[in-house]
Amino acid sequence: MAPVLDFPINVGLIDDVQELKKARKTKIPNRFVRDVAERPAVATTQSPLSTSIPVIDLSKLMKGNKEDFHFEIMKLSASCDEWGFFQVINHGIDLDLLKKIEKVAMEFFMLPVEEKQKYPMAPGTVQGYGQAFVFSEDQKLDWCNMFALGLVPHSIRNPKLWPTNPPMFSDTVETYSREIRKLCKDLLRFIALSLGLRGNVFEDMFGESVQAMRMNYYPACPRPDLVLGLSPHSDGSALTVLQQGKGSTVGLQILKNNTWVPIQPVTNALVINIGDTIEVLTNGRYKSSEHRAVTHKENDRLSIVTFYAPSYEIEIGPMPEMVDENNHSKYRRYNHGEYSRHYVTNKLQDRPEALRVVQEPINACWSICLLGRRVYSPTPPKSAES
Ligand SMILES: COC(=O)C(/C=C/C1=C(C)CCCC1(C)C)=C/O[C@H]1C=C(C)C(=O)O1
Ligand SMILES: O=C(O)CCC(=O)C(=O)O
Ligand SMILES: [Fe+2]
Repeated sequence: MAPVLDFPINVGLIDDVQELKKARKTKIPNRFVRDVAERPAVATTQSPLSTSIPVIDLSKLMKGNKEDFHFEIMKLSASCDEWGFFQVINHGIDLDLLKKIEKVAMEFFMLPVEEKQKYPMAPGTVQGYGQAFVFSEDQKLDWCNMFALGLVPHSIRNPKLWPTNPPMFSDTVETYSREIRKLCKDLLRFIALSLGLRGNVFEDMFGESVQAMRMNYYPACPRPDLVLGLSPHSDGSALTVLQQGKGSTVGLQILKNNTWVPIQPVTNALVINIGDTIEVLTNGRYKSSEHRAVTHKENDRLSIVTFYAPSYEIEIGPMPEMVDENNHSKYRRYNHGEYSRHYVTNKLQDRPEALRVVQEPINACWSICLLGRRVYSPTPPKSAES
């Protein structure tokens, strides 16, 4: 599904951050300089707040004894309740494959800019090389170069955006995405069990799940205190799998109790986060946490992110098992394809907590539901009709 923008946009000139860095300019262009309230606090030493989110040992869930299994499931449930994030170790994915995907990603980002721009991310779309979610000339930009591809189903692929250089790029992406897909299916099974649900409940519902990948490259920035690597957002997926480049410095931050908590990378672990879809399905029990990325003065950073989501045809709403007289339905039902379209054609930043499930309407087909959350409604709210 290629998102179709039904309004004209002028995004102006989007500077390529790697080129800015090469030019060794010390002054950060204004479009990257955040308003004071948005600027990250930059720690000079390791931040005392820096935290390692709970670490789940997948081997204990896949083949552990009863006691290990039970312990790990409880840990998983607590991580999803408290953080909406966890890291997974002993995930069974060949560590060489993790190295290979990082290698081809870095080789791609290190190509001359003219070569990378052969695969442009057109304004208002999310696949290819560039910056996603930019819709106006005065929007602040992220200190990041992105390369994103739709992977499954095949119909969302744009073959013109698959690089031929580095030569191993496509093969490595195919192998990696197959392995990550298996991991997502396993994780969804354990997430269902952690809620006391049938293990297959999500997979049975999702149809042929949509899978997409985004590589984020954050060059070192001379003024990390002024810019953001990636604007605050929650993911629209069911699950997101994030691989942080080897030797990564802290970059990912999660908003917890109104404070940005830097997440300490764990070697060879994959970071998993709950996306908006699971939040809605679980009627808000497992929340999709707001997160962002910050940059570093000396070190660059790479992240490789997989979004795993239901098929576009699927209707999403709180599962009956998650609703009762004490937990009323907090979300309306909506179509995931509509939601995806809405997600990719709206700004990523500035999404207030109350609007997190779905952002401000373009076509006004969204209405406020219980608890002030805004979700898709096929009937436009009265105030938005005029
Ligand atoms: C830059 O892209 C994203 O941040 C992103 C987009 C993913 C997609 C593609 C690259 C190709 C077409 C499919 C899809 C929209 C999934 C984030 O993905 C989140 C947002 C939604 C919605 C989702 O399901 O995953
Ligand atoms: O690079 C990171 O740590 C965050 C990436 C992210 O949140 C995303 O791509 O959605
Ligand atoms: Fe994200």
